[in-house]
Amino acid sequence: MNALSSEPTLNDLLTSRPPLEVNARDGLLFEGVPLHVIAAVAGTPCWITGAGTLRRRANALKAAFEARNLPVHFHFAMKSQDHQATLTILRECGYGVDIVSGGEMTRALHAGIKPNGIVFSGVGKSDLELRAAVEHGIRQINVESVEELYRLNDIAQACGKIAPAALRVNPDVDAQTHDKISTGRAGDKFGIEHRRAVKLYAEAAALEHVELVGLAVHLGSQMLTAEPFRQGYSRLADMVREIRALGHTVKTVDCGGGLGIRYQDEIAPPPEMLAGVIAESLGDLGVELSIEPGRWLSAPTGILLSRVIETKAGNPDFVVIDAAMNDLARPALYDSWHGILPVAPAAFNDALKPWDVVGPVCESSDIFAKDRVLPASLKRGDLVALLDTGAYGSVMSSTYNSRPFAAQVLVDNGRWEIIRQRQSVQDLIAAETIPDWLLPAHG
Ligand SMILES: Cc1ncc(COP(=O)(O)O)c(C=O)c1O
Ligand SMILES: N[C@@H](CCCC[NH3+])C(=O)O
Repeated sequence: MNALSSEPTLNDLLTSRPPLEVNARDGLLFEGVPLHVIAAVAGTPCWITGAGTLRRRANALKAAFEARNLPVHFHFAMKSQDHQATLTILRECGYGVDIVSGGEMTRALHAGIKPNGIVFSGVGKSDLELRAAVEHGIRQINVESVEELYRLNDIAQACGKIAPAALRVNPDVDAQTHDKISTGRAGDKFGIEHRRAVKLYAEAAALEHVELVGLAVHLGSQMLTAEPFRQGYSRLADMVREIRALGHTVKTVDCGGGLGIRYQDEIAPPPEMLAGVIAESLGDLGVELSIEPGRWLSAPTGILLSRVIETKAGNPDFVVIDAAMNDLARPALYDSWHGILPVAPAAFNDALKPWDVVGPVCESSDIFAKDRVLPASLKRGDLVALLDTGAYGSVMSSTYNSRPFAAQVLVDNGRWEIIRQRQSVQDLIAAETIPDWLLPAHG
């Protein structure tokens, strides 16, 4: 702990994140690459993804289930990080994807994910998106309403196909996480109310162009305790038994994502907890199981690298950095906490003081950290690294305040490359047109 606050120290942050290290010449390195080198070439702000870290986590998650002898399909929730390089790495680790839009389906197919490795969840799938899913023959469409089920049947009929579908159930379980990332409580917009789902499943068996393969659930995100998982999965297990008792087939259960990580000082459960709960709740049903992890895989693989534009003395003292809420929206949206480390070698031995770390966007909520204990010596031009920004980071960026999308870099155990060029303001302007009648030359 910090002498000046109850938050983790710089050293705590550093030592609990193994791909990060400091050396006396280069300061902070990520997977062996000095961050100051990346900043000099790619500029700031800049997203950095650690390929080695992603592979390690992907394999560790699989190992947790293998240790239980529990065969599971792994579908990465690509809404958390959707770069082609990320998808390629995970494909090579044997992962499919969970998608929420036609755009994500196109990205996944482009990265070589086979249709059989794609599951489509989402509360508002357009006709076009459903048609594309049916035409491509993806593994499973998780239907979120009665209306969607009948619409899917019509669309599949028009395509001359039979669509494999699961009912996404809203089990009315409180995921005990942030209100804005809870998805499985009664009244949340996601899924079909569990009391209606069994009856609907039976009704849907009569549909000619939908094959109901099973049930799906996703309770929420950044979940840190076993109990809500247990409640949600036991509810699903009961439903599977009821549906079977009515004479219908249930082949698959999709357990969703939600496993949380340590951002600050949370006690985050290991993936073995999730494997254990799934094994105990659903392991003896003889169904094909799948999970849809996003954050657990991708959050710790990411850094947002930023440069100090100015320090502003006052009460409080501000550090204004060149990343902002348009880049990383999570602190402004959910008051989320991200570790911040200096990059310069000397900074790790400096005296410390509290700073408010803010971005340049014209919103009072453009604050990354309040009273954050960082080197007192921070000054214009210094680099800082915002940690655990690999999930729901770059994918949630906007161009608010005409701030173009930041560059992206992949580091891979000593190697690195720019994997998305920084967008320019000219790119933004080029996508806009002015109607003729607004131009002075107009008739
Ligand atoms: C249907 C579905 N599956 C999986 C996920 C991934 O969640 P997480 O990133 O918390 O693992 C989400 C996002 O919350 C989701 O909506
Ligand atoms: N965007 C949220 C997670 C939402 C998960 C999708 N349902 C976050 O950054 O924590």
